[in-house]
Amino acid sequence: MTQTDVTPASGSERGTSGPILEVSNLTKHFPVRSSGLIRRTIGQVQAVDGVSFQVQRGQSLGLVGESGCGKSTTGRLITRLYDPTSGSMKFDGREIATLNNKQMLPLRSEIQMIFQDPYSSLNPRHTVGTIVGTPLRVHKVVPEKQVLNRVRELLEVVGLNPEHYNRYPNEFSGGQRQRIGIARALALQPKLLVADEPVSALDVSIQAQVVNLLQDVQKEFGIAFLFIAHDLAIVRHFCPEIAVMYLGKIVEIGDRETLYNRPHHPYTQALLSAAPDVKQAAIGGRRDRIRLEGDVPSPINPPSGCRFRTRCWRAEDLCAKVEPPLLQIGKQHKVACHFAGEFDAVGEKPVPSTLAALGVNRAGDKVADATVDVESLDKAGYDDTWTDLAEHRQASAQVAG
Ligand SMILES: Nc1ncnc2c1ncn2[C@@H]1O[C@H](COP(=O)(O)OP(=O)(O)OP(=O)(O)O)[C@@H](O)[C@H]1O
Repeated sequence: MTQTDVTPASGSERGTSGPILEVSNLTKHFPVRSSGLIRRTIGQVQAVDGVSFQVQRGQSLGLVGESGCGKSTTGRLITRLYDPTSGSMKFDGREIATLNNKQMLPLRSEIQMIFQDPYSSLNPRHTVGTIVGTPLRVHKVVPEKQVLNRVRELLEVVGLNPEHYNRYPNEFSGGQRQRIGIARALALQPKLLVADEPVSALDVSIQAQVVNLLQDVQKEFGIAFLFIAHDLAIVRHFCPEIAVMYLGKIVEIGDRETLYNRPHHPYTQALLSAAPDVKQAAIGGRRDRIRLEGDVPSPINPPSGCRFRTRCWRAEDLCAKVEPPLLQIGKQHKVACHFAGEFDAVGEKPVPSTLAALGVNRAGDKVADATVDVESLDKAGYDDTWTDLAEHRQASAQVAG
């Protein structure tokens, strides 16, 4: 575990400035054990393997990717339902990666989670009043006499009849149950909400209503969101910034406009080509569909170098040998691909754009006396200066050999 600081940050960092959440090099490996009497550890599921990102106050970051890429594990690490294997998570300027349960307790009210399945996440034996009122009681937010009133208010905020507090979850539809989950999450007035596929289990006709509710809630209470989804279309409406995950890593992160209009990573391009595009449909066309070959490799034994290379049409030897860094290539845009920026160089032999930054040649071998600032390549957030791809390609061309 990295060295961490459990004392509250200084006033300038806490409260009003800086990101509400800063995640750096976060890793979660689950042990794989042998069967039999003596259950030895025989491998590790590399569910999350060194992700870095920031969530700004009152803003939302979308986290997308196929099933199994580590989105939920990331959400559960941030809410500390899981302990990280390594890495740092700063919430409101304070390191939370190493806090124990007792130290985490006061912060639990500030980071809440909305779960995917509104059927299994609500206790069927408890009334709505108990479900929404319990966090108020546990954290002693209001005196006992006022709990019921507060529950009624919260039900009203999420568009439910406040008089239904004594009903049970099975008396509600899926969309209504998710509203109960949202009311419960709002009870403690969190600063950050981790919404793990909050509408995936709902009918398409209901999804938009719940997303609209979340949007209203965000505006009204200024809550920051980490919005986890496999559906790029939903994230597009909710999040001004989006991170794309593949096999435990972030492969591209950036502002919505750049990511949707000029995605650089082949995986983002493939995901987008599979998503319905209303604008494109309106002008009578659609994006060319990119069909990815093969299955997602096992996170127990991921491919060397770039994890996407086994399914990538652009991959060459370099990709197997050297992992591409998450390189900042625009004001608010980072991408982890040796061939970033080459998507429109049709017919030309592409030159990798990362060689100069990594100090390697095209065969992936270290170049003598190259200076590489590896730490800056793993940083959360964006720098004021970034890699100009055209310039870098020229520099890379010189080391490409
Ligand atoms: N408790 C656990 N023990 C062992 N492996 C786990 C555990 N939780 C998740 N994994 C594995 O970690 C990887 C990432 O899982 P995760 O649920 O985070 O992915 P996801 O992108 O959220 O997928 P989904 O959308 O299906 O939930 C998967 O290979 C999964 O099997």
